[in-house]
Amino acid sequence: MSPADHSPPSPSAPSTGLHRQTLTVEPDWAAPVARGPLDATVVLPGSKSLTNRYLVLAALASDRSRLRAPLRSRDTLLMADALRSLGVRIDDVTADGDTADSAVPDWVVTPPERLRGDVSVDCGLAGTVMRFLPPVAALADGPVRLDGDPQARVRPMRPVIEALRALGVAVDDDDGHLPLTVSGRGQVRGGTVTLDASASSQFISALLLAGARYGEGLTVHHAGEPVPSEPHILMTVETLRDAGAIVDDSEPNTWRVEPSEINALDVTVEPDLSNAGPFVAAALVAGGTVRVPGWPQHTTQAGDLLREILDTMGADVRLDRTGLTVTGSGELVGIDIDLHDAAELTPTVAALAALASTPTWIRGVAHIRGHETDRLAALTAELGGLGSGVTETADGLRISPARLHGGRFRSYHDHRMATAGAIIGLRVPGVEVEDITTTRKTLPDFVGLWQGMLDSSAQAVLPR
Ligand SMILES: O=C(O)C1=C[C@@H](OP(=O)(O)O)[C@@H](O)[C@H](O)C1
Ligand SMILES: C=C(OP(=O)(O)O)C(=O)O
Repeated sequence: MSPADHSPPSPSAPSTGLHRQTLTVEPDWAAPVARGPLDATVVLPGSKSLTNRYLVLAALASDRSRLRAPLRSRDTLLMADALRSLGVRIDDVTADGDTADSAVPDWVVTPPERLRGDVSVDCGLAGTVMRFLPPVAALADGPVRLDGDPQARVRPMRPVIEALRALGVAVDDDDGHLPLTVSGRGQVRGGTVTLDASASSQFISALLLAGARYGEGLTVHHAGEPVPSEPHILMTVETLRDAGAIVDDSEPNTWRVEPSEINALDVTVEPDLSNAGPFVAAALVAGGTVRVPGWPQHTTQAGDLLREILDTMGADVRLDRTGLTVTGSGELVGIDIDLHDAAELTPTVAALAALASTPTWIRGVAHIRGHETDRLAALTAELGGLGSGVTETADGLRISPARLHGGRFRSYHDHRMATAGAIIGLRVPGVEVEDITTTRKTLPDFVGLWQGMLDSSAQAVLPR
């Protein structure tokens, strides 16, 4: 992997403000109904999970990195800003050969000699920012204060806080939640920690990402109910290996990262497959075809499970070198599925299930009560509010076929709730989604992409 070349920052470098939480009250968004079968190609921006891992690794690396096609959404801009306040330089650089206007700029990341302390960081509502940064902050020269949106202050943080304390890092917290202050001392000795990561895989990813830079490296043991979202831990392990770190994940529930330098990265970020979910789901709901170029043939993204889910629910799903093609007839059936490994797909699958002709049972996702909102309660309330036969269980949802009607679909500051409302609205007239701009958490322009999908399909069927 070669260090990135150093082109001058592009004029588009200043922040877009996309990541500042808006305080204005937005009118509800009238979800468009599909007027016929779809025929669309949807180009999705980069993966949130990969972009934020690469940013952290690049910040800890021994040389300058280049991230090509990174996601620029609220969660990743917050990560970039947080790392900038720690002294990392992150410049927008247009991809070779492209003009500043046409290209999504790459990020060139220049790590500082030492991470700066005595700074404050806004985590927004981003799990990856609030969990990944404390172990990095422990390496800074002074205190790092972390806070976020009001809803962020109830998301679980205790396991990562206590793991840092066990490693000798002082952390001041609010009873296991944000706001918190990590007292960085410039270095961490490392060693072995045991934690319960049943509430989020992100606790383990967080410790591993910084662990290679701890004096003795880090061994992380999980003890408790099974860890959710395991593909995300594999993603962490693979990105660390891409950066030259030595990681042993051969034992269940134990991960060991050896102390080492982190090499500079030169990587192209894959499209975000979980964000692709509502778009490929649309082919099943409206009928017709949706194509997602660049869908990887091999990936650690949990969203790849969508291929199996959509196939089971009635779509024809084809993956080839150009990407993914999903074709539906407009008829869809329910599914019995344990989503423990791909929990972030729950809102999309639940929305599909509400439109299916046979029952669905989603299991294994109790921990999503600690996501952006309590997603099981929110989905029960909002799908139920549109007439769906939905019941909340201890660890999931049961959804029976029912005739849905229009109404308000609240989003709870949760991007995936908002997109679930959009999916239902494709078929059910009169669905009004509250706060559609909350989708900016992981997609800078959901409405534009969604409308573009419908408009290009309409053009495809209209006579010219
Ligand atoms: O590490 C990551 O990038 C993520 C891990 C998962 O979190 P949980 O383990 O809390 O489900 C996932 O749901 C989230 O969207 C992103
Ligand atoms: C759970 C999610 O996000 P976060 O990274 O904030 O945990 C999600 O995007 O579905």
